[in-house]
Amino acid sequence: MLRDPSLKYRPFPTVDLPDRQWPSRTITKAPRWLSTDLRDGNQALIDPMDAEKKTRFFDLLVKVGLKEIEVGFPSAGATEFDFISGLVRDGRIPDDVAIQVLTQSRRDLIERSFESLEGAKTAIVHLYNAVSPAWRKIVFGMTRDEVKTIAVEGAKVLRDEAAKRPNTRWQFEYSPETFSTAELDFSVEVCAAVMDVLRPTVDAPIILNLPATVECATPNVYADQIEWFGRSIPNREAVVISLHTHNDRGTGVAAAELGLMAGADRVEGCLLGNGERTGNCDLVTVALNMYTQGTDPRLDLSNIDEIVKTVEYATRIPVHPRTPYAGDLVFTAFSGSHQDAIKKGFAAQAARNDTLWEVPYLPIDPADLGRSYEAVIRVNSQSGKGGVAWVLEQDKGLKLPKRMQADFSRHVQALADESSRELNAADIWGAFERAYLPGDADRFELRDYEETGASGERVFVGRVAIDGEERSLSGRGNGLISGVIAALADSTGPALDVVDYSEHAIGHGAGAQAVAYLECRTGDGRTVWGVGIDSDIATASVRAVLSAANRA
Ligand SMILES: CC(=O)SCCNC(=O)CCNC(=O)[C@H](O)C(C)(C)COP(=O)(O)OP(=O)(O)OC[C@H]1O[C@@H](n2cnc3c(N)ncnc32)[C@H](O)[C@@H]1OP(=O)(O)O
Ligand SMILES: CC(C)C(=O)C(=O)O
Repeated sequence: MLRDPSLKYRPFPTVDLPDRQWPSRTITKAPRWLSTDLRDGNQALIDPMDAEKKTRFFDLLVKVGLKEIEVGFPSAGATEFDFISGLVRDGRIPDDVAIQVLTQSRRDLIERSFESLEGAKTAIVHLYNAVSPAWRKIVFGMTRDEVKTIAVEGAKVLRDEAAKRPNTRWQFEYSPETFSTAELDFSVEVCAAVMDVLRPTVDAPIILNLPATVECATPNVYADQIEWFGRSIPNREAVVISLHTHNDRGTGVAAAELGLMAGADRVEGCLLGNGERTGNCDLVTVALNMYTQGTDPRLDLSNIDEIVKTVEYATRIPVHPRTPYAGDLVFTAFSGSHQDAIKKGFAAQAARNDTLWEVPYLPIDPADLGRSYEAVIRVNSQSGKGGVAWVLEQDKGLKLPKRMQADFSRHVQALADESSRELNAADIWGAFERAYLPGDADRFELRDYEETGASGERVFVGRVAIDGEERSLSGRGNGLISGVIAALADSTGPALDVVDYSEHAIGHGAGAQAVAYLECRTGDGRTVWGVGIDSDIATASVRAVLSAANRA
């Protein structure tokens, strides 16, 4: 890298628009969406999609609710042409969906593009040519006027080819490619010249698509450019302003959002941001950003995993686990304080019982995207007691008392540090069993027992193996638990003071079990926890006492 990058690069010029309006606007309704997955997305792949992959992707786009779908570049070759003409011929295009095709502004390519659409009920033909200085100079070697002529001549072919096929409802789209790096007045001049040929009306508007072909500036500059263009283009009511952002600086989504605030009507992009180089604007993110502000994006993204699966299959590019809304890890917290807040958030949500979503660290309800809550909290050495307790509750239905969560968390932390890996639900349950449930190293093991007594006094009479030798014990107390504690204390067992006791059912119906949690203080002032699980709640509490005695 250069120590002085200014020798090689220049700051991007800003737009002179002191009375810009977009910063104080918000997005309050869904735009028209166009998916260019099968065109911009496809042309950027190592292995472009074959007809089977394109068909599967097309069906997904229809299912998601896209009403405008750029299906390819028909003049690129037979694969593209046959797929597009096949879609039309086989009647795969729903009546409320318009397919779109892209063509360079060259007569033979435009004619071929129209041929691919023969018989379509409705279609959008998208014409483009680059207009910015570098492309004029380097790619075309042409003046401004000559570049404008490319667009105008192409538009004439569009007009004439459409006129030959009156049974199709044609719409036209023109992209001054490289718009964001071109002089604004020149883009307006070229677009206006194209409009002079195609004569759009309010009822049959032209789509003027304004690409950030290569993203070269902060998104506010793009928004200024869009607002400037919208104010300057003649016959604005007959124009649909469309955005087509790329992500070279990592702000393709932000640019599209600010572009909408700046007055655009339509957004082009790809599901999950595939596309040339760093990708196109990610339509899923823009739509769900809208959704989380309470605006219906009019796209159905309720099965995000199906979307990911199909996109990965068709593009052969894995979706990054941190991809907004869709990545594998985006609703997962490993860290203790995040887990604690999420757990409390779910509890508060359930207690409030209204529809408003307010769960810390989760900007959207994963269930809205078809995701379960299972993966919301996962445990490793960065986790805390709340996260561990959550996993145990989700997996085994155990709701540990707060102070016991801290006790158990120490066992899990030791295991996580020792293993240096994520702990799954089975690991956590194993740690719980070792910490509190009967095991080989235990001194006291319950064989059977009876409970007798009347008028406020309970008597525990039981057979308990102590250090492997079966003994008959009995003890009295004002309840069963104190009876068991008394029985143990009389026979070499520890002296235990009960500090806290709680119990709850696990599951419902015939298979339901009960769990008892007991917090005790030992004679030497330590706190020990005991847990008992049994189909009978009284037996669970007896087991909990023995569990505490074993830990004492
Ligand atoms: C920003 C975008 O994503 S635009 C879409 C890009 N997508 C694609 O290119 C995928 C499909 N493309 C193709 O299959 C081929 O490029 C084709 C069929 C379109 C053209 O192929 P070829 O005729 O071999 O030309 P090639 O691809 O090399 O294109 C370069 C020529 O097109 C000219 N050209 C480029 N864009 C345009 C345009 N929009 N209008 C008119 N001419 C153009 C260039 O100036 C160059 O002309 P030259 O050969 O006289 O110097
Ligand atoms: C053809 C245009 C819209 C394009 O893909 C781009 O500029 O990125």
